[in-house]
Amino acid sequence: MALAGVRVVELAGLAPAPFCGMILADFGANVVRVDRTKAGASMDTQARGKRSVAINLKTSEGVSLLRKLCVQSDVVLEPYRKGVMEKLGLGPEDLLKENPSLVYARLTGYGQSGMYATAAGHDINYLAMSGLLSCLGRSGEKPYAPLNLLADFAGGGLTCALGIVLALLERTKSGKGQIIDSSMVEGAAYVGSFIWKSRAIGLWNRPRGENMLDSGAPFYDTYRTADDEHVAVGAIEPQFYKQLLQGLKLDEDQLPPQMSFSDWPELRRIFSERFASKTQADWLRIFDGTDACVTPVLSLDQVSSHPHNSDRASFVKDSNGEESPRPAPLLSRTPAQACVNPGPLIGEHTVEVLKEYGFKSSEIEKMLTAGVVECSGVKAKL
Ligand SMILES: CCCCCCCCCCCC[C@H](C)C(=O)SCCNC(=O)CCNC(=O)[C@H](O)C(C)(C)COP(=O)(O)OP(=O)(O)OC[C@H]1O[C@@H](n2cnc3c(N)ncnc32)[C@H](O)[C@@H]1OP(=O)(O)O
Repeated sequence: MALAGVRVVELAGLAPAPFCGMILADFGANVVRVDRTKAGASMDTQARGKRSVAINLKTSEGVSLLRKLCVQSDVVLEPYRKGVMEKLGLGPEDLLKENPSLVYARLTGYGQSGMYATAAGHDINYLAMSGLLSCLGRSGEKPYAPLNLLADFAGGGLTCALGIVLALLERTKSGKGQIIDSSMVEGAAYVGSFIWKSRAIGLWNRPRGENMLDSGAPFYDTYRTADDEHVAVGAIEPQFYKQLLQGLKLDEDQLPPQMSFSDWPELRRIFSERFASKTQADWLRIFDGTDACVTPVLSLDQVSSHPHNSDRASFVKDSNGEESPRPAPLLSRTPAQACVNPGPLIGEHTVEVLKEYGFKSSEIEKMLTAGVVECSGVKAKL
């Protein structure tokens, strides 16, 4: 796999950093998640392919242990509030001094500087600060956050993974590591570059929810069908719009022009009435095989069995039978391989990993006894 041989230390966090670590693990990196001791069950739902070491970082021995792990690693990924790692003596200056080729990734909401740098926050706050949240929502309604996808995952975990891979690539030339300041506000804004850069062509001149791609246009929206399912319609270009009207059995000459903004509410009413007259399956029989850009709105339970997705095996099952998306994109020679085992228990691999990093059984025993580290689940032999 593409990242085989890359050693990553991921400090346990909420959603974005775990996703970043999972991407690296899916593509072959050896990812060790550092959990707290006495933590109970892990909340990490993105733990596929990782191992867990439980270390008490509130002890000096725990801090020096983590430092030793980082010195022998390629990447450290930390998800804490600005200043937390420095307070522990594990800031980038300290670690890069000992391991100049270390890639030190810091994934936060607001980045390492600025007036909000030390403030708590979550996806919705970061999205709001990126400017994008102001664009999301139906006409006349307040802004609406689309799950926690944009800041936590697209602008956060995924963008940070890109930064790590770029830094690793650059390191092959310079031999040097570097610090990655990954701010979810900036990552989300960057993902939204199209919005900024297409303002000049008038795509976003109208109020929220009244533009072409923000649910304003009737040819770019979802519609309820007779069986209470939905279809998604994305018939933007005139040649595709024509096919939409043909499928709906509407006569273009009897309708207002496609791009007449003031007629969009009336067009939407007509489309809604038509779509409500047949079931989703009826509409798919009509539109599948055309370029009308009409697709079913599939639930999470339906996606893997849709013939298109099942043909490509786009979803995978783990050993518990739980389904999730196969890692994307597909690399032809060195594709990712999602691990089928469920995520690790907290501290499940403490002994195994510490041995791998060169610690002697007696040293590990001492740390276990002192509560510096914990080992749970399957007891490894010392
Ligand atoms: C009713 C509740 C149910 C909860 C169910 C939860 C279900 C999951 C839901 C996921 C929701 C996802 C949401 C929508 C998100 O947006 S997640 C994104 C959150 N934001 C970020 O990640 C940005 C960067 N991080 C942060 O800003 C902050 O970490 C935070 C998220 C605001 C949390 O702040 P806070 O809890 O005060 O932690 P921090 O200031 O980071 O300090 C961490 C402290 O923990 C310590 N620590 C760390 N590892 C260890 C260890 N192994 N052993 C011992 N201690 C450890 C650190 O030393 C630090 O301690 P201290 O400096 O505070 O003394």
